[in-house]
Amino acid sequence: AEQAVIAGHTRVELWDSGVLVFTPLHTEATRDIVLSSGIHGNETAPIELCNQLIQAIVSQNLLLQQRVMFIFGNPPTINNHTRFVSENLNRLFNGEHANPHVASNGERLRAARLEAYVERFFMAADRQRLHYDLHTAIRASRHERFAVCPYRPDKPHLKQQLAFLNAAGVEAFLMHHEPTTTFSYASSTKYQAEAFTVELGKVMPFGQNDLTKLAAMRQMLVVLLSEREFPRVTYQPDKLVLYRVCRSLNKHYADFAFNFSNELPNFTQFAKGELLAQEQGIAITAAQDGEAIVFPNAQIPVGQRAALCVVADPAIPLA
Ligand SMILES: O=C(O)CCC(=O)N[C@@H](CCC(=O)O)C(=O)O
Ligand SMILES: [Zn+2]
Repeated sequence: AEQAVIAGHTRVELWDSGVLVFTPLHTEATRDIVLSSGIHGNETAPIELCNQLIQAIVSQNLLLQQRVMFIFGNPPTINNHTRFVSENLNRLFNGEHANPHVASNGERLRAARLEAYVERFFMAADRQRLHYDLHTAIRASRHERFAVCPYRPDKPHLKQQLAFLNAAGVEAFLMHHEPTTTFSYASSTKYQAEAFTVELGKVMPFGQNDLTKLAAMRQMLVVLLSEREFPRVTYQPDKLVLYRVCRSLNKHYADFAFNFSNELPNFTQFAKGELLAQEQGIAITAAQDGEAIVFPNAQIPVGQRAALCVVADPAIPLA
C-alpha cells in the first residue's frame, strides 16, 4: 500500500480507493476504530464529516492516540450522487457478496474487499474494536439522529456506547431483532466490535449539509481518536429513546405500496389496525398501538426489507 508519515508521529496508508488507515507511532493504541461513510454515495454529510477529521489529522490539529480506518464505501456512487449502481452495498456484508445464486457486480466486489480490509485492520491486534457506519436517511425523522444496533442475542448493548453516541447528538436507538447483511452487523458478529449504523439526518447533496448540526458528533469523535481513555460520559436514560424492532416488512410482490406519503417522518407512530401498506390487495396493518415505521422504501427489489416496524421499549436490557 502507498504510505507516508506525518511529521514523524502518524503513519498513513492508502489500502485502496477510499480506504485510509492512520496509525500513531509513539503511543500504544488502546482501540481500533473504523469510521465508514458513503456506503450509499448520496448520503454526503458523513463523507464531509470524515473529510474534516482527516484534514484535522493531516494538518496536525488532531493528534491521534488510536488507530483509525476511514472507509469511503462506494466511490462510484459518491461521484454519481446515487444510493447504488447495481445494488445496495449495505445488504451484501457478512458473506452475502459471495452468494452463488447472484451474479457479481461492482458492489459485490467492493463488499468483499471492504470485509477483507476490516478483517486485516481488526485482526492486527486484540484491542477494543469500534465501528461507526455513518449514514443519512432518505426521509426526515422524529429523531433527527439515531443509531441502529445490530442483533446480538448473547450480549446486551453497552450503556457506555449509548451514552457516547447520545453525547454526540444521537437521540434514539433501534435494536435489531435478527441478523442482517449490513456492514455494522458484520463487524459486530465477526469481530465482536461495538458496531452501529448511525443516521446523521436527512440526505442532502454535497455542500448543502448543515454541519453545525454535527458539531457534537465531530467533537466526540475527536475525543475518541485523540484520548487514551474511552470518553467518560454518563448514561442518561431520560435523554434518549430505546426502540426494539418488532418486525421487518418485506416486499413479496412488485405492487407493494405504502399507504402514507414520502413526507411522513421515520418513527411516526400508528394505532393498532391502521393501514400501513398493501400488496396483492392484501392489507398490512399496525399490529399494536404505538407501532412506528422506520426506513420505509417501496422502491426496492422483491424479497428485500421495505420497512422496519419498531416500538419504544425502555426496558431493553443494557450492560
Ligand atoms: O432512509 C432509508 O430508508 C435508508 C437509510 C439507510 O441507509 N439505512 C441503513 C440502515 C442499516 C441497518 O439496518 O443497520 C440501510 O438501509 O442500509
Ligand atoms: Zn445509508
